[in-house]
Amino acid sequence: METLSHTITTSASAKPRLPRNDNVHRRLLRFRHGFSSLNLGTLRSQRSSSGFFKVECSQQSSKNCIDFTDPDWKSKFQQDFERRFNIPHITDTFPDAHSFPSTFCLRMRTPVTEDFAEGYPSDEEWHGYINNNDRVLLKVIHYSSPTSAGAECIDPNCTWVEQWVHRAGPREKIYFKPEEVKAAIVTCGGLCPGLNDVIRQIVVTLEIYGVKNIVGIPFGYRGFSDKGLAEMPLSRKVVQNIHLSGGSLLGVSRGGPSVSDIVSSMEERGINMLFVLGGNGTHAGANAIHDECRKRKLKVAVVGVPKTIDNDILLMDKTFGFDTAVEEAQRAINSAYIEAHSAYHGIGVVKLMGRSSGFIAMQSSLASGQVDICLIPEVPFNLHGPHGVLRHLKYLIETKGSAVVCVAEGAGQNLVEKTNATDASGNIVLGDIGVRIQQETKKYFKEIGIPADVKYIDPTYMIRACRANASDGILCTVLGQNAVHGAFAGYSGITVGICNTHYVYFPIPEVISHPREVDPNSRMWHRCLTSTGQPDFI
Ligand SMILES: Nc1ncnc2c1ncn2[C@@H]1O[C@H](COP(=O)(O)OP(=O)(O)OP(=O)(O)O)[C@@H](O)[C@H]1O
Ligand SMILES: O=P(O)(O)OC[C@H]1O[C@](O)(CO)[C@@H](O)[C@@H]1O
Ligand SMILES: [Mg+2]
Repeated sequence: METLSHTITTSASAKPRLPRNDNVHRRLLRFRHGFSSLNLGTLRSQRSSSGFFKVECSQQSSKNCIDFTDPDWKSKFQQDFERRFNIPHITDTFPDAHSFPSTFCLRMRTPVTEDFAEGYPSDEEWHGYINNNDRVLLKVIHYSSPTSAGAECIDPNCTWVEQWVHRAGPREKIYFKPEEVKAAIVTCGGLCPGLNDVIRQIVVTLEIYGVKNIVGIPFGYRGFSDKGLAEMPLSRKVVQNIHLSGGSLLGVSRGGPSVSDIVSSMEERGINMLFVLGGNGTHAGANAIHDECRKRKLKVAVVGVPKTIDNDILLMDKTFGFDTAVEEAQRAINSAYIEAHSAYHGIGVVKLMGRSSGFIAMQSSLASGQVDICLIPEVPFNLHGPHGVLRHLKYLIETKGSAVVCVAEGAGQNLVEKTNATDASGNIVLGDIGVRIQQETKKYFKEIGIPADVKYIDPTYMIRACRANASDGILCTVLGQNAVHGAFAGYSGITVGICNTHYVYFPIPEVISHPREVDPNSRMWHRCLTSTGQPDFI
């Protein structure tokens, strides 16, 4: 298994640019068939008009389509899965790369009388290493039928297929000598609670391995090219208390230099370990940097740590910062509730982040228990008409006197004017659905002659500029440590994640093939609907 995992490479490679907000087709399919997509980004089963199942393959795996009439489809699927989820290793490019016994040891001897200037001696008899062949089960539910709520099936019968991914953690053998490492950390995209916690933990863990040369790249990928931006030397002393505040010690940015320029800059600076904290875009960049390093035959480890309050990275339980953002959003929702509840015919509208995924809006609505209508990008809705949101608001005002709407920023983009603008990274600048709902609600109630007091709250940046809560703090700590373990173990082009409460390494392309979305057929969305009591708005 070990040899296999080091010699086979993933076929999926980062595309020059990821399609932005282009999930409409997938959403429509999901709606029409009431059948959850595989979440694997490769195969999709659908019932054709003749009633038989056919197989559709995405571009990524078109060479590896699986025919479910083939009696061996399951083993073929598993082989394909193992190949895709293999994590790239330094030895793929440098078959003769030497490994060394790990310098990471947990059981240090406390100095009593001696002066241990070179660090504490360790107990060499004891170690807490992960075996390279350890695996974590990606999916843990056996759905007995494709009609089961939230079912994620591979074939029409929803056959149980084990899907294993690589377990994260320190390895016994390492592929970098700590004294030869120059490690760099970069934070890109928007802010996210916990960035400082991850930076801190990466630095602390690198030092435990014995790395002395650690730097921060200022203001995202831009820091690789802007001459005025100097590297920031990092040490345990520098990062000791940074997790006590939100933001990023290093600063963030969107846009920036080309991948080729980034790698040239890394070569000039002698960086051979790069830790990249960011979302989909940042990871596409990280994977392209990894590919470019391989092309140039550079012995470099590039490891990502997924950062997004939107929680839109595939396959993992959640991304760091999401929990904190949901917690912070409670304050806005509660204010909207108090305002609405205290006013005569009060309606509170809260807009939360979530460019293409409604996780923050859904979880915040669930957590608060104060939301009557939750609107997310994955579920189309009408504002007007007999089944529209406004008609339901009228019903709520008549029956309970007040109402709270929680809307994700990417929801109902068909109802707002297109901005035709993109940000520095190429992300579409969305129209303001919150303002639209506020305006249309005021207009509607005026037209029907019912007084309504509409209050709009947009806590957008407040929910991501805060420091991480305790649960995110722990997640950040573990992810940061595992990022360093992965790099020292010789892996590159990987990212770290939590999967069914266990920590794993994924090959980057598998987690960013498209943004993760709320499945309207999932139990969680059903629970949200149960909690709000909202009808369909179509
Ligand atoms: N396909 C790509 N290839 C290479 N680099 C990319 C790609 N997409 C984005 N980037 C770079 O990654 C960085 C961050 O991208 P982006 O602004 O989209 O944020 P993100 O990582 O998706 O995080 P967020 O969740 O905050 O949007 C930018 O510097 C951008 O230039
Ligand atoms: O205004 P900025 O910094 O570009 O960030 C806004 C975006 O960041 C995100 O939170 C992703 O990090 C999106 O939900 C949002 O659209
Ligand atoms: Mg993004």
